[in-house]
Amino acid sequence: MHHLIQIPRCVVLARRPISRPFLRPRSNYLNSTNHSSFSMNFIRKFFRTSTPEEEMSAASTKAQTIIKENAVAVFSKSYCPHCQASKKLLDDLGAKYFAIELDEVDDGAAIQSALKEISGQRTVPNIYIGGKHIGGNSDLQAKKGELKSLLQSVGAAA
Ligand SMILES: N[C@@H](CCC(=O)N[C@@H](CS)C(=O)NCC(=O)O)C(=O)O
Repeated sequence: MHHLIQIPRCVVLARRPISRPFLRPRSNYLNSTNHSSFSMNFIRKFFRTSTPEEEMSAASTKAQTIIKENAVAVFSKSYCPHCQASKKLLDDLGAKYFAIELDEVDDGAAIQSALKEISGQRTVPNIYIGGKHIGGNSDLQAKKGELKSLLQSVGAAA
């Protein structure tokens, strides 16, 4: 009967890899900080601390920074034909410009509202050259004759 209680070698070997990986993730989970950053992200997502006023203020600051830090700033929407016409005119003149597509960023609606406060204009494109409000596409097209030298004067074209 001796052979009946013998555990086959393959069973002994198979047991080790099964039990070890099982213990490793559990102890890593308890010791690591991964679970705490996951919890913090969860809390941040579901208990947002910023108010609508704070979001508007941040959007206003962002819009003003974009206007100040770029020789040419175009607040645009990716599907807007007027915006495409403005960007094409600037491209044709070889201008360097910063464009933000308000329909593609999370704070786009807030930035659009902030622009209404800043310039009185809510539609896109909303164009600034050298920090000055130009207006929309029709305003930019109307400046065609003087646009190249205006772009050169702010360092946006050679
Ligand atoms: N006359 C304006 C027309 C601009 C316009 O109508 N833009 C549309 C988008 S194509 C707009 O801003 N619609 C309101 C919105 O998207 O919130 C111009 O030349 O820029």
